Amino acid sequence: MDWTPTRARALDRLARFLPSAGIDYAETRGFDDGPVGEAPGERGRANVSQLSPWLHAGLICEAEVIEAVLRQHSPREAASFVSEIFWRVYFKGWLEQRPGVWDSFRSTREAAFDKIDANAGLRTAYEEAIEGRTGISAFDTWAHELVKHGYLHNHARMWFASIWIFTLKLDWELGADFFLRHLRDGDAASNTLSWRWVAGLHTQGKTYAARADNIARYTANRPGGPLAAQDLADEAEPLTEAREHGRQPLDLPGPVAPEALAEPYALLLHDEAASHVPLALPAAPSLVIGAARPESRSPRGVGGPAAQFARGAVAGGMEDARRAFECEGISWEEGGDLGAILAEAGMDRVACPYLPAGWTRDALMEQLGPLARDERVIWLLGDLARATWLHARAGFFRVKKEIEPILGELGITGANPPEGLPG
Ligand SMILES: Cc1cc2nc3c(=O)[nH]c(=O)nc-3n(C[C@H](O)[C@H](O)[C@H](O)COP(=O)(O)OP(=O)(O)OC[C@H]3O[C@@H](n4cnc5c(N)ncnc54)[C@H](O)[C@@H]3O)c2cc1C
Repeated sequence: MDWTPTRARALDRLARFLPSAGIDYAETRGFDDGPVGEAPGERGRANVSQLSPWLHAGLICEAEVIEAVLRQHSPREAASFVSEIFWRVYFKGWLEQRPGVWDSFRSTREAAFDKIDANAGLRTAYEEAIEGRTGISAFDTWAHELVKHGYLHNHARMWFASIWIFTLKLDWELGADFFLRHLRDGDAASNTLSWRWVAGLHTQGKTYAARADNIARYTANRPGGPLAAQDLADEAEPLTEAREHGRQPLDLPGPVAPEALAEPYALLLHDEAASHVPLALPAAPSLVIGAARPESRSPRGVGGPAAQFARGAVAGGMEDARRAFECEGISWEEGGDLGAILAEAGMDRVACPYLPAGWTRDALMEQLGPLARDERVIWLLGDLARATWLHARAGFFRVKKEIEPILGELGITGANPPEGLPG
């Protein structure tokens, strides 16, 4: 699998996947066929898009992907794939209304690390899990696959999280952290909320139990044959937590009028919005600033594939924007002074793709916050997020029934596939 972190590669990957995005996807998406390149001449994973790293990095956006899919498939054929794309938008909107869930994950993760540092038995169990030495073949295979490839199939993520929580009885926050450190698509909302969903904390009381027969069935096409999962827990009792996470109202930026960008401004590209193209800016920036902060995902460091993807995406996105707008580009490195960069360039304002709850926001807001309070930040938020997040208050079903009206309202019909899409 070619994981080049560019918009061109995202479009190429999308074009190759498009023929499979209809009924084929609906029928086969549950199969974990193993990573591409595991054996010479092997077909590899073709039943899912593997677009998540590019979507997470904002090299391509959800609306563009849906447009392209609807050009080739009827809404009915594409329903399953489009619904999965909306899961991503739903999780983002849900976390945005309960940012305390992210803050609480960060503090309980810290406490969980303290616990393993203080307890040799726990530490051994944790190390065996992340190094793929538990003796549960399927789990160990996925642990190695994650570290090596920076990607796991959705079903594998569900089984892995379930075994971590209910069989190995490790704190879920440590597993979520392991994913964040290694997934190229590591995303505060999708990752944290999916782990909470498996644990019975998202849809309260409803857990996901991994079963050996289900794993064998859905891994049957892997080059080495089905994966075995020995001695899994019979019970998956929901976890509970003392804290209630109240919902806070959304306070989202509206669409940006061209007048708001009439004066010279700087464009900030970051880990979750590395390309200017999906932003559809109404006026050109005079400076492009790139800020890559993959190390902020975890206090325990980030894996090579994930870090390289994020850094490559921001560096490449900055170069593309610099060329497209014929302006200067500058990196805002960690510890650097954003105010000084702007002052030196004679720029008063910065346009920043919206920073949803998560580690990118945590990393950048310390310096962006004061500028925002002085009304020097113009926040950019996509229409699909703005329209969908309103409905992401409780379970996914509320969003699911709004998919058709939202696509209709935004005119996402398949008539406007992304520019530059091959084929
Ligand atoms: C425990 C756990 C942790 C996860 N962590 C992440 C994460 O950090 N980042 C992340 O992007 N996804 C995460 N997911 C969701 C999902 O597994 C991935 O988005 C998906 O596997 C990516 O592969 P794909 O691009 O081939 O997906 P496809 O099946 O091709 O789906 C297309 C797109 O829809 C979105 N999508 C699909 N399934 C889901 C889902 N269940 N939830 C949210 N969005 C979805 C993704 O953006 C994906 O790229 C997690 C799921 C679980 C169970």
